[in-house]
Amino acid sequence: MEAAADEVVRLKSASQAIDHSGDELFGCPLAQKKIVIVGSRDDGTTTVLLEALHVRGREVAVHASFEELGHSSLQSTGTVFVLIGSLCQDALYSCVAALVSSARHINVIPIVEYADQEKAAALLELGCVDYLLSPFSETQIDALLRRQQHAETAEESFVSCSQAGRRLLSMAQRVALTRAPILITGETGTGKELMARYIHRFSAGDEAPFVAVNCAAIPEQMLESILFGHERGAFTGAVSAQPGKFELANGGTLLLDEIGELPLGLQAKLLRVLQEQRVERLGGRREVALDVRVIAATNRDLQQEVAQGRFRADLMFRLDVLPLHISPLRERKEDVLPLARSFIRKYAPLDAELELLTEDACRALLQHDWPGNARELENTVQRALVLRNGLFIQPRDLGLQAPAPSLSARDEQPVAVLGETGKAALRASGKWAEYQHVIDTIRKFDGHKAKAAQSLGMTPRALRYRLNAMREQGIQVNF
Ligand SMILES: Nc1ncnc2c1ncn2[C@@H]1O[C@H](COP(=O)(O)OP(=O)(O)OP(=O)(O)O)[C@@H](O)[C@H]1O
Repeated sequence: MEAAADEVVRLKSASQAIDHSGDELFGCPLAQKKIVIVGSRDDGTTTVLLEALHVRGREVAVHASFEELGHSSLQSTGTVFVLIGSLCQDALYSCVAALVSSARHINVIPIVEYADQEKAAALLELGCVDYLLSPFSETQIDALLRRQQHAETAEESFVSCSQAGRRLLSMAQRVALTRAPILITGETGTGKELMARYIHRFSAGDEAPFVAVNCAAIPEQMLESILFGHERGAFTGAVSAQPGKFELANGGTLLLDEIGELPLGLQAKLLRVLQEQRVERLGGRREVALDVRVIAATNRDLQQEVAQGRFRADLMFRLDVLPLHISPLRERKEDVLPLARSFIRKYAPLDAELELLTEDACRALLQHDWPGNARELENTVQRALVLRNGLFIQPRDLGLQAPAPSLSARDEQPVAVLGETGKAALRASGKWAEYQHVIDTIRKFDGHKAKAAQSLGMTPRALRYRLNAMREQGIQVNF
């Protein structure tokens, strides 16, 4: 106890020392920040962690105690893994609290004994950005590093864990490298605008302008001047000259959302601007040269619109050079839980690293068809965070039906061989419901894996890999 109290005092002095330098690292991407491991344990945890971080190319320093963690090393540090096994609980809280509150730029990640995982919640409340349960595997370290990176870019990151989603992202990264127009199609709420922002950031970076126009939301008579700009006196009420959205997006990206709603008359003008890469304001005589990446988005079938005479074929061909289709959420169920968790991180950042979704909630989310796609899921999660009774989210908080009895209740449990600790670990990692869903789906199709894979939004090969991974984790899968 005395040693622990001593540790607190030493930590306090170390953290006071860095107090005034705390903000220097604000804004430095976490992925590039150095990692410091403080303390050590003789159960091999330190070595495993150190090796895993080295293998992942992270710069790591190890300090035996908080005392060593002085001013200079903290200045160049972004993440501190604290190995806290040697401290008693009270001392642990004091240490972490002092470190968190005095060095805001540091991401403190305590390593908590598996048996102590309830305490992890309290540590998060103190301001730790994450925690690692010991013993841990390399997969958990990967997940943790990913979570950190994700948290940083959460605002505009495009969550995609399903095969369809990953394919889409890699396509998007490739098309982002060109300057040709991109047409993003997909049902409402699938993330078309988010994808456009992703492509913009990927190709032009944060500095260049990103301008979005919703062609359906602007009255037809105003749309022309909003898109192309006007000179003073160009029409009644044009009291001053205004640049259009094309000019405002020069050097960056212009998103023409709901392009299917663009009136036919303006379609001809848009085609001309795209072909010539120049724009002339209404009432103007001077043309402005453009360097704008145009992304059009629609939830309509443009070919059908062309067939019905509502959309110009030549404009469609011009826009459709690089098509990207975002499939509806019901066809990429693997994205549902990662998306739900990303929305929890967005709306309840303080609780975010806990698995707030109960197993029933996960299964209810997976069983729902999400006609409103990611937007409906986002609204549902946001509402559930407000309505929940207590910390965890239940199906009723989501406004969803409690799921049908799980396979485990109907049949012999596929995870029976795991034992209680293994099951708890699976639950904690949030994988339990996903695995259950895979098994339920295969059962639903009477063991027909190709059909199950299609329903799960993955290829039969990916399903085979998934089942192998489940077997490796000790789950009895007899398909
Ligand atoms: N893959 C994703 N990852 C994270 N958030 C997403 C994802 N897809 C959609 N969202 C979120 O869902 C909401 C709706 O997305 P967005 O507005 O981009 O959809 P949209 O397809 O453009 O919709 P609409 O057709 O109605 O204009 C946004 O808040 C967006 O951030």
